[in-house]
Amino acid sequence: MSRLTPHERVLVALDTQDLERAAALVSDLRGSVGGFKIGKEFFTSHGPDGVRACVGSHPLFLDLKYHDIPNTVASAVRAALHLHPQMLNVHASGGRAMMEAAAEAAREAAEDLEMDRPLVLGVTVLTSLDDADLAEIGQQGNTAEVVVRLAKLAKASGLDGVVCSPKEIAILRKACGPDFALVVPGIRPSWTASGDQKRVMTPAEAVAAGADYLVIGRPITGDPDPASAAKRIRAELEAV
Ligand SMILES: O=c1ccn([C@@H]2O[C@H](COP(=O)(O)O)[C@@H](O)[C@H]2O)c(=O)[nH]1
Repeated sequence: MSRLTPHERVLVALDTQDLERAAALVSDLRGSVGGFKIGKEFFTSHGPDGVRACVGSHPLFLDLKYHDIPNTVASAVRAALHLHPQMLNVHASGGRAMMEAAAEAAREAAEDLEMDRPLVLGVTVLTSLDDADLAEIGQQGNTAEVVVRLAKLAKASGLDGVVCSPKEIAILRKACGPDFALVVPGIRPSWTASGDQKRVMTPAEAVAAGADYLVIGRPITGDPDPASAAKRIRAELEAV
């Protein structure tokens, strides 16, 4: 990936049902972060029109984590491109045919809409899971092994990168190379609590390990002064 500036790396998760609050966060933060991530909570509440109203022309990561049969996922990806996202994602565990269909749909729709093709990412293992959780759902191998296996499959299926935890960045850089995008949630500055995230690192640790983009929600949006939290994170990244 081309070299990103500290502020371009940070994508803020707008996890809220409150449209006005999301719009206020965008207005507060737009100068100090690289873009905004819309996930299931906001999208289920406000749909595509809410996304347009709130995020406007700022870089958008549409984090809807599609996981369905190839035809359904391809159609959803085509529909998603009307929002002109910079990146979107599917679950890598949806399999090769599904990921190939998603990548092809993104290529075709971008051409039809005469826009830049978004990065299509595979979600590997959610950052809220650890080895014990994977064993419980019957996955073979520890988190690092499963993440590498899914990331290699995502790459072979034509995806541009993966969503992974910071703990797997170094191993994925070796396995998938320098140009494979690593988009990383599970980011916790030293002054914040982990909450439901189990595989975490600080922003500086994640970038030093080789992350491209950092997805950060509550450490910024839950701070009494979100703009100041974003600035503290940016300062931390400038020192890497
Ligand atoms: O493995 C994953 C995939 C996606 N997410 C999303 O990232 C943000 C993280 O928010 P925090 O408040 O910083 O924990 C959230 O929207 C998740 O849906 C993830 O955390 N882990």
